[in-house]
This record gives sequence, C-alpha cells and structure tokens, in this order.
Amino acid sequence: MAEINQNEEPVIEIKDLYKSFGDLHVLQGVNLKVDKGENVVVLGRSGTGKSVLIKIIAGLLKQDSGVCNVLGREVAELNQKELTDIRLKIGFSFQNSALYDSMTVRENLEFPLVRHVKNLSKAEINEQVEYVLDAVGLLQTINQVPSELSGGQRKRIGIARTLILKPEIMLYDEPTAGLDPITCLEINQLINEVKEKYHTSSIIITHDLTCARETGDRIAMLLDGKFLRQGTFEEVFATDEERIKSFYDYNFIQ
Ligand SMILES: Nc1ncnc2c1ncn2[C@@H]1O[C@H](COP(=O)(O)OP(=O)(O)OP(=O)(O)O)[C@@H](O)[C@H]1O
Repeated sequence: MAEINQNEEPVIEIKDLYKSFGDLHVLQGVNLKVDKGENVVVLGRSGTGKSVLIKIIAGLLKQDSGVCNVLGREVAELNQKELTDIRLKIGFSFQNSALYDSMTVRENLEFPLVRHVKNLSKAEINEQVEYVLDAVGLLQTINQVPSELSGGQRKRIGIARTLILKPEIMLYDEPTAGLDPITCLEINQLINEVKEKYHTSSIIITHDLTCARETGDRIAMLLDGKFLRQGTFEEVFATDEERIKSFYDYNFIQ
C-alpha cells in the first residue's frame, strides 16, 4: 500500500460545507480531508448528496457556505482559466465511462492528449497510449471500438483515458455499478493499482461495501447531510447507530 503522507498539506480539504436547492438541504456541514496518496470512500444512500459533493470539488457547482480547498486553492474563488487548469489535475471516472463509440480505443485515448498536451510527437502519443493501456491490462483492445468491449473493459478504458493526463486526484463515481462480482473485484484491484502506479489521491463514491472495504484507506459515511462517521471500514461499522447497521446488513445480504 502506498505511504500516506499526513505531514503534507491535504490534497482536498472541506470544512463546514453547506449546499441547498430551495428547501432541500443536501449538505449540512460536511468536513472531509483527503491526504496525499489516500483513497477515501464516500458511502451513502441514494440522494444523500455524494454527487453534489464531487461537483463542488470539481467546481461544477458552488457551495452556499464553507470551504472547499483542492490542491491548495479555494475552488469557488477560481476564475475560469484557473478552474480549467485545476480540472486537468483531476481525473473523473464517470458511471457510464463516457467513451466515444465511433472511435477506436486508441483514438479515444489520443483525444485528451492531443487536446490538452501541446507539441507531442506521434511517437510520444503512441508511447503514452500504449503505456496507459498496459497499466489497465487492455493493450490488446487498442484497435477495437467500445461496442466490442465488455462493461468492465469499457470501465477500464474510461479510467485509462482519465489517467493519460496524469491526474493528481481521481474521482470515481460508482466504479463498480452494473458490473458482475468478479469484474467488480478486478475494478477494485485496478483502483488500488492506479494509486500505486500513478500516486493519485482519490475519492471513491460507492454503495458497494466490498469496493469500500477493498479500496478505502478511510471510509466516510454521509448521513443527514454530514459525515457522521469516518474511519477504517471496521471502525465505521462498529456502531449501534441503526441506519449505519442497516446500511451494512442490507448491502451484504444482497
Ligand atoms: N442541480 C440541482 N438542482 C436541484 N436539485 C439537485 C441538483 N443536483 C442535485 N440535486 C438534488 O440533491 C440531492 C442529492 O443528489 P445527489 O445526486 O448528490 O445524490 P447522490 O447521493 O449522488 O445519489 P445517487 O447515489 O443516487 O447517485 C437529490 O435530491 C437531488 O435531486
């Protein structure tokens, strides 16, 4: 496991964050810290505000109050150019993988490089595409199109496409949703490998407790608009709080 350096500034630091939509009070005093090299899992039922939190971190939504500091900058105060620069350091792995169906895997991976990294030679682009495909174990799919791949493979290519820009932070939104149990385990393993190989710090949003246990250095449980419990997997679930117990029981019974 990569060493977590708690002496450095946190990569993400959120303090007393509030966000409402009209009368719907979604985030009500969220506090969260992600240290360099750490995988933090955010658990919570549907509609508790996990995506809203990620969107605030990425500058896609603004909080009503509180602090959201990413890589040393308060996101809400960044101008458009600064926001674009910081977003290039954040890799998003979306639920639907967001690949271009008409492009081959190679072309899907070349696209962000050509767009965001100037003056790369064809040979350098090839080398980086092949390196990242190898890192996710799918070099053999380089000339295929997404429709020829399984859901798990598409997920891996989506992660590769994010990694090619060498992000410092990875945000995984439901990385194992809709995948069979074996493929889920492979994705969990990949998330851990990404941390080792790319030295990323990550937030992983999931309902999947196996994913949480396998990938999370720390688990943060979102309930009533705040993180009621944070700690290791075992610490978070060692409680008599009925809703946390039932979240655990319900998820592991399925
Ligand atoms: N832009 C918006 N305008 C109004 N309401 C919103 C907006 N974005 C989110 N919400 C509401 O905020 C609440 C939290 O949404 P969010 O998408 O963060 O939930 P979630 O925890 O990610 O759920 P899931 O696990 O189902 O993805 C929901 O009730 C949602 O309808």
